[in-house]
Amino acid sequence: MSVLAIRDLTLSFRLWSGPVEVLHGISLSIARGERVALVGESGSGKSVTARIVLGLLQDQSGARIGGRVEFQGRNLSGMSARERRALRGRDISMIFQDPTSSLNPVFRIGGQFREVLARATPGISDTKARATATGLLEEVAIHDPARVLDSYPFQLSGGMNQRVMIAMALANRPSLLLADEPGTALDVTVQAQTLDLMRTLVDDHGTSVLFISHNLGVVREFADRVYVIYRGRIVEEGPTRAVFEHPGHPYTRALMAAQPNLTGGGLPRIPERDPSFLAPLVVHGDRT
Ligand SMILES: Nc1ncnc2c1ncn2[C@@H]1O[C@H](COP(=O)(O)OP(=O)(O)OP(=O)(O)O)[C@@H](O)[C@H]1O
Repeated sequence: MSVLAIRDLTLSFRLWSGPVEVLHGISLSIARGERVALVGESGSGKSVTARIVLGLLQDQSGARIGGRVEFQGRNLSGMSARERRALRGRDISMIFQDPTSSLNPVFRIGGQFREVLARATPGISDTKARATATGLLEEVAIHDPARVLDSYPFQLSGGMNQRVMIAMALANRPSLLLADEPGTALDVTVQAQTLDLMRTLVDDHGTSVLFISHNLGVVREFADRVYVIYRGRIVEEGPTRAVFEHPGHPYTRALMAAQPNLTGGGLPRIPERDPSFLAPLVVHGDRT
C-alpha cells in the first residue's frame, strides 16, 4: 500500500475577480521509504499540493478541493479538522526552506522540542522530553545538545537551525516527510550538508519523502522518482534516472536547459505559453 496516494486532485480559489484553477487533476503516489520529487517552476502548484497533504488548505474558505488524497489508505477529506491536525507533526511532518519560519523565535529550542514530542506522547515529562531531544540532536550531528536546547533560534546559525528543524520534523518518526526546498535560504555548502543529513536519516528510519524543488540538480541527487509539474498538471513522471536520461516532455527539456548549475542560483524564466508544453503526459514505464 502507498503511504501517500493522490488521485485527480483539483484545486481552485474563489477570488473577488472569479475562480482561479490552480491544480487540474494531479495524481501521484509514494511507497514506503520512497523519496519522490515534485519539480516545477515557481507558481506551478508544488506548495499548494504540499499544503493539501498537510491538511492545511481543506478548511480554508475560498479554496475548493476535488479528487482524493489518501494517507496510509485513509481519505484526508473524510477526516475532521481535528483528525488532520493530529496527523500533522506526528505522522506527517514538514521541513521548510527557511528554518526561522517554522521555529518560534520566542521559545527556547528545548521547549519547542517538548511541544513536538507531546503531539505523539501527551503529557511527556520535561526530563524525558529533554533526554529524547538530546538524542535527536546528536542524530543530526549536533555535538553540544545541552547548549542548543537552552538557546533561542536567533542565538544559533542558520545551518544549526536547519539541523534542529530536521531533528524536530523526524522527532516522532513520521511515515511521511514533506520537504519544501530545504536549505535554499542558506548557503550552498550548508544546503548540501542539510540534504545529506536528511537523506541519511530518512533512509535509517524508512521515512517516505515528498521533496519539492525547482532545482533539478538537487532532485537528481535526492529522489528515487520524479514528477514534473507545469501549471497545475503533471506532465512527466518516472524513475529519476529515466527522466533525466530521456526527458520526454518539452517542458522537462526546457527545465533542464534552464537548469541552474549545482551551486544553486535561480531558475531563468521559461518562455510563457509555449504551445508545445501542452504535449500529453509522459510516463516512464519502470515504476520501481
Ligand atoms: N491562497 C491563495 N489564493 C489564491 N491563489 C493562490 C493561493 N495560494 C496559492 N495560490 C496560487 O496558486 C498557484 C500555485 O502556487 P504554489 O505556491 O503552489 O506554487 P509553487 O509551485 O509552490 O511556487 P514556489 O516555488 O514559488 O513556491 C500560484 O499561481 C499562486 O498564486
